[in-house]
Amino acid sequence: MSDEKATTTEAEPPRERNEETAGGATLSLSRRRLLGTVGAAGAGGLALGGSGGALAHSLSQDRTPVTPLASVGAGRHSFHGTRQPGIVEPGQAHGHLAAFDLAPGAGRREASALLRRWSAAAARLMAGEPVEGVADTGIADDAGPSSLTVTFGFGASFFDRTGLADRRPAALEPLPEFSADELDSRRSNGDLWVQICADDGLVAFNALRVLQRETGRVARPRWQMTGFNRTPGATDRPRTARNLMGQVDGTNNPRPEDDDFDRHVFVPRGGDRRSPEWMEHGSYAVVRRIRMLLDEWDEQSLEQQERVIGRRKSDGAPLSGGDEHTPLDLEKTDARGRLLVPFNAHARVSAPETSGGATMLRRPFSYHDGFLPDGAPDAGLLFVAWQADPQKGFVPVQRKLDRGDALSRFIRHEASALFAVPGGAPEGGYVGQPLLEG
Ligand SMILES: C=CC1=C(C)c2cc3[nH]c(cc4nc(cc5[nH]c(cc1n2)c(C)c5CCC(=O)O)C(CCC(=O)O)=C4C)c(C)c3C=C
Ligand SMILES: [Fe+2]
Repeated sequence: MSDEKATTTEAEPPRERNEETAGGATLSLSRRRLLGTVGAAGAGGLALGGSGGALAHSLSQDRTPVTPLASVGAGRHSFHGTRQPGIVEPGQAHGHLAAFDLAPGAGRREASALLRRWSAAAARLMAGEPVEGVADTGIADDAGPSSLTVTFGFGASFFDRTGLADRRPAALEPLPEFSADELDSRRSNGDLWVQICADDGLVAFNALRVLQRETGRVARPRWQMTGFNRTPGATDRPRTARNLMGQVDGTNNPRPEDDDFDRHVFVPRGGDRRSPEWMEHGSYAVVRRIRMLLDEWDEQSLEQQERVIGRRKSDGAPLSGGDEHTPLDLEKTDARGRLLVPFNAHARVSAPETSGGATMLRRPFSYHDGFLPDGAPDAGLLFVAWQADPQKGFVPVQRKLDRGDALSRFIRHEASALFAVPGGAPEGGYVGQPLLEG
């Protein structure tokens, strides 16, 4: 297992348990437990008579962590560890990405205190425990941890604001401009970044709200984006997610069990040429808000859509044949000599084989923020890509896509950010401590 941090999930991994739920076994167990609980409450209510209201009141006051009925609520990851959570775990159903800027007058000392408060709050939230003090308003009180992960990162501007410019990693150099960029600066970049992911929408929102309240006067929200994915257990078996264009998206992601996964995704122990030691076991997150022109996309025939990606829409199999996980055959032609995976197909242009081995771990969310004035959905992909160095992951691939990707006609890059995500915090420590106190 490449993830060195302790990741605890009760009894069985949530997806396995959800799979069972769809098959019936766990469902009937859950129903029995549910009925049992309702029955007990009902009996208790009868016996308690008029005191039922008082009991409910005292329960809501003592904030005892709940034992969730279902596997979705029970999924739990650990905040503390060598690496931060939210990178290698299976993608959750709900996500919030938020950037904050330090307030005028706030510097290294205030940032350090904020990261300490944030880390302490994140550890409790991820354990399914309420956060002490005024920050936690109880939005998630009835739910378990629901596989919550909270991840913190630093933007390039953070280092200037805190007098730490000489400790900024070379790998955090600004992303180059791409010809297709239509970036909104107000929704790009930021001093601090928080990624919140959970399988329950209230748990995810509660974490966002707590962390926002914990900023006090030290930092202000810069931008925030909300995304979603398929809910675990919604499918007959664990399946790769689909995006809002209907494509199976994530098939050729590197896997934690691959020999070179750590090298591609995480900064090695001690750092490297472009990442200082305080970044060891950390990673770099490229965040892009990419709107999909869904009305134009939906007008394309199935064959046209499949040729844009180079894979079948139904199951994600390459157009060169096989099933979803068959490697693309980039040379294979049809009887007329036409490449089966077209020369500008997204899967061909983004493949490591055609980009000098450039590799990243994609962990995106879909988003839908209502409709634009012309009636088109304001929807697309909150693209989050993880790598040990953006110059060996996102940048070379996006340079190629920018020049010749058939998908470009149907998408717009609207916002962009790059964050240095340090290694995880040990018990009693906080994320970024080696930078801020080193
Ligand atoms: C610069 C990096 C990438 C951007 C930006 C990007 C946007 C984007 N991608 C899809 C849909 C699919 N992408 C797929 C594969 C794929 N995409 C990238 C990189 C970027 N995509 C890579 C590195 C890969 C893997 C290539 C490989 O190794 O074969 C696929 C195919 C299935 C899969 O492997 O995941 C789809 C589908 C959209 C819709 C999008 C912007 C909105
Ligand atoms: Fe892609």
